[in-house]
Amino acid sequence: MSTPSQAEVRRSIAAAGTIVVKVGSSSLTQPSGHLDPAKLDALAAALAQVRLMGGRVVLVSSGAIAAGFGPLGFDSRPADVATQQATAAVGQGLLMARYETAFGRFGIRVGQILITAEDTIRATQYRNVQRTLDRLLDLGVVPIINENDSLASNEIRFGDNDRLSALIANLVRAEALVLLTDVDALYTAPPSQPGSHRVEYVPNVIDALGDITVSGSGSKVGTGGMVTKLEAARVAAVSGIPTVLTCAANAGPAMMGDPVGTVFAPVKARGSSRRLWIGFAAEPRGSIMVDAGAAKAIRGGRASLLAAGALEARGDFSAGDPVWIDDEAGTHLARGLAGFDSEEIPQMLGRNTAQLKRFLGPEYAHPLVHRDNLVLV
Ligand SMILES: Nc1ncnc2c1ncn2[C@@H]1O[C@H](COP(=O)(O)OP(=O)(O)O)[C@@H](O)[C@H]1O
Ligand SMILES: N[C@@H](CCC(=O)OP(=O)(O)O)C(=O)O
Repeated sequence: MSTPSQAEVRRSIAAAGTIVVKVGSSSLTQPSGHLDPAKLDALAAALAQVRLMGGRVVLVSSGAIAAGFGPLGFDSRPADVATQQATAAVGQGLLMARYETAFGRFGIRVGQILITAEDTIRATQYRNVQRTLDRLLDLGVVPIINENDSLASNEIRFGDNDRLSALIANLVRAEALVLLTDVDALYTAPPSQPGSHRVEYVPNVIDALGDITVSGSGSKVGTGGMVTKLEAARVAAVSGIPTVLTCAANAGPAMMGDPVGTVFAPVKARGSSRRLWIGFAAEPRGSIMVDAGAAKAIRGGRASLLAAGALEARGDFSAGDPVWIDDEAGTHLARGLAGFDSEEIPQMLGRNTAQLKRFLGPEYAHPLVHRDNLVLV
């Protein structure tokens, strides 16, 4: 794929029929960290313009914890997970009530979807989320998505919504991803550092990462900082989706293709959305080590991982969980969804399909990781 010019990428964003917009906590809050209704109203107005012109708009909104801690009587965002989860349970409802009113002024309905990394990596759940989002968009609704903070397990939560937004863009086959934050663009170094300057265009986010210094969140409420935003832009780019990153006040101009913020060109033509989801959705729960023959077959692409070529399963995982597939040196070859629980695998190791059927039964005569559920890394 040849690299498009900045103007071409901006034009493609302006022409996008389906657009995913992610807004961070820092863009929806006052300096104290409390939710700022005026900022939320301004964002809803900008998105409503796109929706009313026929665009399909998905909003990935953070802000549940920001919306919840004030009403619960806390002075600042809680630090421990249990209180954050309880605060999000209170704040999410308040946040949605604000959005309902804000979009309602334009006659637009909103629908809430809360997602955990855990329940979206399974094929059935993935299709379920996809079908619901497609239907909501067909109905003209603006889906508003957040991580299901109250239920997310600490080990595999997204934590920030940046990566989640890129996965959603992939899932709804969006033509543009818009990341709204509290800085107007990506800078060559954190904006507080003297001499840092705005990056207008990133033709290849994978190559560009080495030239830019990024740090975590600069605000009291944001989570991932620029690190997770670049990761989101990378996931979008390899999904064939352009990204624009800017501040919430620039949302309208950014979606119109005006020269604000930073744009990231897609680096690949669109791939299968489900495979990308497997590749990026969640941290693997364990690994399966394979012998040299299986490693070669996996590296060649299009091969399932058979028990005959597997040497060891590490970690505690269930069928359907993401796992690494490693060679004997421990190098990651691929990520995939395990076909069996980790405790079932030791008895299967090294056995061919006929042996699995004879000794363990026909339900074991299947790949440890099917090729449709496997992505090379
Ligand atoms: N190279 C960089 N360019 C721009 N911002 C950066 C950079 N490195 C770190 N940052 C910080 O990232 C912050 C945005 O991330 P974050 O606070 O997590 O926002 P959000 O709540 O929108 O997700 C900015 O306020 C800025 O301080
Ligand atoms: N899901 C959390 C988002 C956490 C968060 O702060 O994310 P972000 O502001 O996008 O870095 C919430 O709604 O409060």
